Amino acid sequence: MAAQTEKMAVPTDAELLKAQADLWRHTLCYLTPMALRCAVELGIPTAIHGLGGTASPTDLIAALSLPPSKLSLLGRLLYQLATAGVFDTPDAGTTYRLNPISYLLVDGVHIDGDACQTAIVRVASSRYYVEAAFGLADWFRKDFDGPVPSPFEDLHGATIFDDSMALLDPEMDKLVHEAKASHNHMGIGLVLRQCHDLFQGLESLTDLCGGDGTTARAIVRAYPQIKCTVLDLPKVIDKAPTEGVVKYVAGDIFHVVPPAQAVLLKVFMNVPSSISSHM
Ligand SMILES: C[S@@+](CC[C@H](N)C(=O)[O-])C[C@H]1O[C@@H](n2cnc3c(N)ncnc32)[C@H](O)[C@@H]1O
Repeated sequence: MAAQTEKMAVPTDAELLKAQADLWRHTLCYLTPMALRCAVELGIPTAIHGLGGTASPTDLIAALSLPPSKLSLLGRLLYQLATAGVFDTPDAGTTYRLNPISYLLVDGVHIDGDACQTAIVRVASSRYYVEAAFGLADWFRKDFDGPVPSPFEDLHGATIFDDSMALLDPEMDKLVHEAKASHNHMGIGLVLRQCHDLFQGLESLTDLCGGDGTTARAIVRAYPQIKCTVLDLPKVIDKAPTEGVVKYVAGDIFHVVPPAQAVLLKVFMNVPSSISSHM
């Protein structure tokens, strides 16, 4: 029997006004990541840092050698980003101050290593992702024989963290690996300090798709009693350091999972659609 559907009541005027405002907000919110990308490309966080941590739009026009005719528009960009929480503006648009988010976008910022996260912003807002998102409706309409590729793979014929990306665009592939490295540099040290109870009492751990073992080595340094195994594809394990701190196993996660008390799965995206549809 067909499910009983409840008829939707006509929205009130107040609801419609709010809905219209929300619709504008949802439609235009893509401008925030684009403004963030623009700030990274112009080097605004690094320039504010160089100016002592606080700067006015006029200071930035001079520091970045931008045309003075762009002063008010730069002010709008900064205000948009302050509204999104990327900068603080203690005086409502007169000056802009670095906060923890923009601090992570300063070139050379050091936390447990080079922790600057600009590569992540550049990758995530790159034309590869934006174009794939642009074609989402076409991708939904399209039927595929066999496994369904992601919109990214369908459009570009490549997958990030894969040799196919290096063949398609070596520069982009380099940036993707920089993004992964910068995530690792600041990621695991902070997690170990903030969540130290998480690993307490653990004797063995397998880091699935653990790459070159950066995360596993940091865990063993903090908790020497944990026997850590890293599983990754042979092409990655072949290049992993052989320092004896962690054990490396070459294999495919969908065929082998080295046994341990716990497994770690961090930043793994290549889940075949046949599996992800059951996740
Ligand atoms: C984004 S990297 C993340 C690496 C690491 N976990 C980290 O957080 O830096 C994804 C890793 O998954 C690995 N990988 C992809 N498919 C895999 C598979 N089927 N079996 C094992 N590893 C795989 C890749 O080689 C790559 O090292």
